[in-house]
Amino acid sequence: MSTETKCNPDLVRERAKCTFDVNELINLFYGSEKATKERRHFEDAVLAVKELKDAIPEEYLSHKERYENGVRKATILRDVYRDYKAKHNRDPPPNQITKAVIKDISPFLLHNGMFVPTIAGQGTPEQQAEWLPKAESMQIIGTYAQTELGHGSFIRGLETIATYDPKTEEFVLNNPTLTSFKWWPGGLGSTVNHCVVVAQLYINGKSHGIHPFIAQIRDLDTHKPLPGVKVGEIGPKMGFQTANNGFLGFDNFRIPRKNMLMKNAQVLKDGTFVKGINEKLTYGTMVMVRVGIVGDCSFYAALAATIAVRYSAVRHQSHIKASEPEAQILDYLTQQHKLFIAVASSHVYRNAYLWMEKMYTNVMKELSQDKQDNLPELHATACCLKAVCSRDAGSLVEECRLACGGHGYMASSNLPLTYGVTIAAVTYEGERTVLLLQTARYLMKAWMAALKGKVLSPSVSYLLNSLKESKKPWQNTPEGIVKGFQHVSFGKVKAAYETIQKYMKQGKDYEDAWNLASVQLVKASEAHSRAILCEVSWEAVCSSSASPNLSRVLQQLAQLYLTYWTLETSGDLLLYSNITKDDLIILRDKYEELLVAIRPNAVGLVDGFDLRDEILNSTLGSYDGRVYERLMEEALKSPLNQETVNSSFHKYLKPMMEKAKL
Ligand SMILES: CCCCC/C=C\C/C=C\C/C=C\C/C=C\C/C=C\CC/C=C/C(=O)SCCNC(=O)CCNC(=O)[C@H](O)C(C)(C)COP(=O)(O)OP(=O)(O)OC[C@H]1O[C@@H](n2cnc3c(N)ncnc32)[C@H](O)[C@@H]1OP(=O)(O)O
Ligand SMILES: Cc1cc2nc3c(=O)[nH]c(=O)nc-3n(C[C@H](O)[C@H](O)[C@H](O)COP(=O)(O)OP(=O)(O)OC[C@H]3O[C@@H](n4cnc5c(N)ncnc54)[C@H](O)[C@@H]3O)c2cc1C
Repeated sequence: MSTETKCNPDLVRERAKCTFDVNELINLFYGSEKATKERRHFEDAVLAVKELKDAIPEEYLSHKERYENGVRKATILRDVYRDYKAKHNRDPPPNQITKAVIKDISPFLLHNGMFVPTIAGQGTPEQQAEWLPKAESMQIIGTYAQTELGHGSFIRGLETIATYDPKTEEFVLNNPTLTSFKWWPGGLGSTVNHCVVVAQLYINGKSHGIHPFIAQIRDLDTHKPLPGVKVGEIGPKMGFQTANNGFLGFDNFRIPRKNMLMKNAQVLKDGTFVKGINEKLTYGTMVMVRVGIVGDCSFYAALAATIAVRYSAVRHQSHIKASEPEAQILDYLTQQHKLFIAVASSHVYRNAYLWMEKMYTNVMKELSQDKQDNLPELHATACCLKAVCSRDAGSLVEECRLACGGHGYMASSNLPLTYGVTIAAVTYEGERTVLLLQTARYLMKAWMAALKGKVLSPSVSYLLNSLKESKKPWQNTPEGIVKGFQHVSFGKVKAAYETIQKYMKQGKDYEDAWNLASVQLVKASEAHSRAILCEVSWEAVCSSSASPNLSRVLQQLAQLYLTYWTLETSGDLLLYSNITKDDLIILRDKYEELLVAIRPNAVGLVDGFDLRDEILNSTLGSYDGRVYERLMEEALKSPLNQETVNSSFHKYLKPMMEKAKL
């Protein structure tokens, strides 16, 4: 980090006001002092590589140049990772330095994030031995090709076909229609030579559902598409410009039998199909990534909050009191209302991610012992938390951008690009509504079990308690608010269930009744997610090992999250819990007190995310707060400022002006 000496004086004053040890917060957020040290050390190593620095901002490059620059930097970054591993005999620590290097999304994201994990999770030991060393060492580069032009959400409807030919012991891949073309996979456009293709398996004319296959699609030397492969890039998008998303179609393309990933289901040489213990295990990589996305949401909220809070400490505009100098915009309570929820939410998502990671690891261990009982709970929880955190994080990033006024609209603030990347997660890895409806299926089953007095899984056991406790008075404490959100979820689950029953009594079948109740079902899932987020985050701060000074501030942040959402969803609470109008007025006052209490620590709190300037990549958010100098420095990099008079003057403007004289 930069030294305090060159800092904007407002930021120096803000840091002097902080009531806790920022380094303690950093170490707590990232796990330990050792983890912080190792992460920073790795970030230093990456940033020391001169070739990774961009000569001009990415925004001035063409689509093609941006991609090529992305690949160039991704390969250098890959070398740094390899060298680190060779030197330390372990992978680099979790870090976000790719953001400082690629700025947007790495063309290798899908290789590391889904291709390698799918081989590891869906391959037999022999298949892992064949492909993992090559993939991990980047001798082959892959992606995860599932979504098609016609189907993304409903994967049982995928149209890519893999027909087994027992004579040659091969699968024949075909994309018989335009809608069957793979569409979206990252890296597919021009980067990868392999992919996991998810396709419908046919043996002797019989369908056996969707399965993952490994296909080499480009020649390893020439990189030309192999015969029978049609592949290309899908073009510019709202974000993800360097992710290199692509399309792919096969025409009688043959792959050997061993290329079907067969950890779960198998096809024997003679074409016998051996079913796996649970066909949903084929969806395993998606579950893992959904968990990871909750962690990503914490990062994006932290990034946007750091930029907007630092900027708001430096920016002065108007007066709170006419007799005083222009105020720091951070002193306006409305600004605090916009920003502190982003700081608080980043902590909430982080705690939710750590909680989900534990659940994921436990279920994976159980699955390795053929125990599947907790898989439905993992799937349902990963679905709703991914859906709610990604949408909330997108809204928070946008609110931070708006909170920076006109300068937030500048690409150099890095807030527009961050919004584009964050909001994509609402759609990818399972569209929000579709995932919330998956959780709703689970909630309906849990509700039916609750009605029968059965024991419920831990994440939904509050439904049983709420059933018993519905008469208890509201308590205006964090624990009381957590219970309140559980009551809301309980009420919405019950209402959705009863709505389904009502339609069925009217003669509708279950599917139609489900569709008619689905707005309520989605809302029940959202309420369930909110109850989990509130409970998990409050428990995390209460059990944290932080010093009293830090603990006080973390509790304020967690209470801010609880109170913010109480006020945002007060209608639901009035409907489904025993909260009163008076309680809401007390909580409104409490919320304002929390904003005021957090205010002196605002800059310390975002410093506590420890996101260095290169990762923030923002004129507005740097540690030293030299906002105006950086805005001007960046503007001067515009190619239009590299010449005093642009040729368009002579070509168009001057002739127009002269014509106007005639
Ligand atoms: C050591 C711990 C590590 C933890 C992880 C930590 C870190 C992770 C590391 C990295 C990740 C981090 C960041 C991300 C990195 C990279 C990725 C970044 C960008 C990715 C770019 C985007 C990629 C993609 O988008 S890939 C394509 C994704 N596509 C989808 O998500 C499609 C969504 N659709 C579906 O999943 C399914 O179609 C459906 C909606 C679930 C429906 O399926 P269907 O078969 O029709 O089922 P149903 O009939 O509805 O239900 C039947 C039954 O099955 C249950 N079910 C469904 N899915 C699952 C599942 N996955 N697991 C278990 N059970 C499942 C369902 O509930 C139902 O049950 P029921 O009958 O009892 O009710
Ligand atoms: C940036 C980005 C990167 C991606 N990367 C990859 C990748 O690497 N590999 C890959 O395979 N895919 C990738 N995808 C594709 C992504 O997984 C799909 O776009 C996503 O799963 C949503 O599917 P869809 O596009 O078919 O949406 P649709 O399902 O067509 O959704 C459109 C609308 O229909 C609604 N809808 C659909 N079904 C239902 C239902 N059953 N009930 C109620 N409403 C419904 C949705 O809620 C939504 O409002 C990527 C997508 C993006 C945006």
